[in-house]
Amino acid sequence: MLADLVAGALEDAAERQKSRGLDQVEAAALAAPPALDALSFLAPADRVKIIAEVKRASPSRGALATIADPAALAARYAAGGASAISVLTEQRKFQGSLADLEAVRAAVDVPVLRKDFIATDYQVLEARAAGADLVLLIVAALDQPTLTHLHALITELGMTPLVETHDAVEVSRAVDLGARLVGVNARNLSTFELDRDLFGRLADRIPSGTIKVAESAVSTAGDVDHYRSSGADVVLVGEALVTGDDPVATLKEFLSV
Ligand SMILES: O=P(O)(O)OC[C@@H](O)[C@@H](O)c1c[nH]c2ccccc12
Repeated sequence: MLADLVAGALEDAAERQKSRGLDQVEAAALAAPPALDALSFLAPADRVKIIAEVKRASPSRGALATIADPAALAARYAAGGASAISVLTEQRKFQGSLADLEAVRAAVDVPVLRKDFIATDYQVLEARAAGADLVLLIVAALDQPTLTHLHALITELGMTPLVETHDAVEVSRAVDLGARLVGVNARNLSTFELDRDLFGRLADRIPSGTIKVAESAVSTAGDVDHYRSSGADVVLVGEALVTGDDPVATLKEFLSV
């Protein structure tokens, strides 16, 4: 369940905070090289754009892939034409880490997203200190004051929030924030059910001028085409890339729709 994922991520962050305090992480965040302007990399274009994800496992699918070298995988994603790289940093169910994010950051010139269950300033500062350019905010996991606060903090640090939604109420909450980058996750993070048509049903509620991201459930180029024809500017793909033999070829195929 989403609440358990958030609680676990917060426990892990509290553990890290014992050895690296808030002040230290804040200093590292402020000293890091500036974030890339993710909005320009992801701006709507005459072709679909892809955020390619480094994902070892998930609570719904279990182990997906042995990724010994996340930096090498991310470099292949970039070579295949990915406009940004998503790195799962959640440890318990996704087997990720901030070390993965740091390694990816050093290997590519495109923006890097910290994909985790973010609910505190500490986690946002850690993301920036590790070199993240984008941070995921899951609307369903946060009350509106916290969402507003974290959205502002991410922006102040020069990063771009990717605001993830799963229903019409969440989309209006994202719009109220003034979010420039809004995602619709086909997977319900409480039941793990997939709905490939959800993006198409919600897309019209996202104002023009906002970059629209369709997240999850892409296994074929036909799925990318489906999202694109429903109005997606960007598609976020994980499993299909980590489980296939040739991510460069898969990305090229997906980008040609
Ligand atoms: O592996 P998929 O179905 O291509 O999905 C990727 C990505 O959308 C998914 O990992 C994801 C979307 N939102 C999340 C929030 C937390 C963890 C993971 C996710």
